[in-house]
Amino acid sequence: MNAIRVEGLSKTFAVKQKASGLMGSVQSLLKPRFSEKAAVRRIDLTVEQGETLAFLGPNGAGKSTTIKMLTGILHPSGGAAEVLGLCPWKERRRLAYHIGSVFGQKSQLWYHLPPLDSFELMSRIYELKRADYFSRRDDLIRRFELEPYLHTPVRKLSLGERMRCEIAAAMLHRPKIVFLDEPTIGLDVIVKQKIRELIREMNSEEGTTVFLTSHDAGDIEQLCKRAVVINHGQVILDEGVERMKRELLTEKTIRLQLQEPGPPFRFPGVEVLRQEGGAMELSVETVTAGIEQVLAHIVSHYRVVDVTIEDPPMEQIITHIYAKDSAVRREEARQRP
Ligand SMILES: Nc1ncnc2c1ncn2[C@@H]1O[C@H](COP(=O)(O)OP(=O)(O)OP(=O)(O)O)[C@@H](O)[C@H]1O
Repeated sequence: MNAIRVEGLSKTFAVKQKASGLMGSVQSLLKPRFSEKAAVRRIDLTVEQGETLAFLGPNGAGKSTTIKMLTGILHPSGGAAEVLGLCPWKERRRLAYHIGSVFGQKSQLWYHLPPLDSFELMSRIYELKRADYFSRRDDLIRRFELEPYLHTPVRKLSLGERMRCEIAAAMLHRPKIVFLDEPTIGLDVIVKQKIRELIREMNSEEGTTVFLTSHDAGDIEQLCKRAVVINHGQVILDEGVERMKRELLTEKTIRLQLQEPGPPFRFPGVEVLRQEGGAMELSVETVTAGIEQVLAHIVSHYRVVDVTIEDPPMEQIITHIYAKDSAVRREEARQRP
């Protein structure tokens, strides 16, 4: 059985138009005018049980709207979807027992309660058997290293501590699918890494299907096997992450702060964008120069105080996809008799 099956899924919002000023407010109150916003346009998608899918796109592409329809929060304007054999917006309550969701920008935990109390409440909502709940809870506390935060109100936790609690809470009822909307947003490198490891573990040990949106290419590379890219509500690419990495994620930027200025940087496949005093910015063509080799070269030649590695922005990846797509279409047209 497919974990998720989507056919022609669409969502159009009616957006109220309002002219500026007091007259505009009065007019929109008495005679409201609406315009249509097509957020998702006829998406087709199939996800197998146990798959790890990255659902990508720039801001406003329609990712959250799609997740909201797949979790039953929103009714679509058209099309059909089945999640674990259920229609999400018609059988939302039944589906809730089998899926988990984490929205990086919005907490699912009770803000004024400590995580332990949220876990307890959730165990009641999901009607978990007491013995199952205790063993699952304790296992998650151990894996996610939550012991020090269990009794602190969620509002007093750091973002990284809270996110670990959020993901643990979403996994409490052993969901078959987790929807993760920007689970690592705003986190530092170490916490991001920990969260990725935990999600990977859940996928490999429990076969949990992962449906992930992220602007962080690191999440995609390290967590997902397949990537679906949407833009303006339409799927523009559906392929393996390995291939995507080879063809689209071929450039990384390394920013360095050195203890003291060093010799001019030279390495095949690396372009020096800036080298001024102790600051250095490098663009790495990863097909030619492996990032590990470049870092090893840096560490052996310079005294590094701070280092960050950035992936190309999503907008740049989308531009590449369109460029590639139109090149393929031109080639097809050229070969047509
Ligand atoms: N409730 C709503 N009413 C009107 N328009 C909406 C509503 N929700 C979303 N939209 C619009 O639909 C489009 C898609 O929004 P959505 O939140 O799904 O994008 P997204 O890909 O998740 O973006 P981001 O990466 O910024 O979170 C946007 O243009 C947005 O303004």
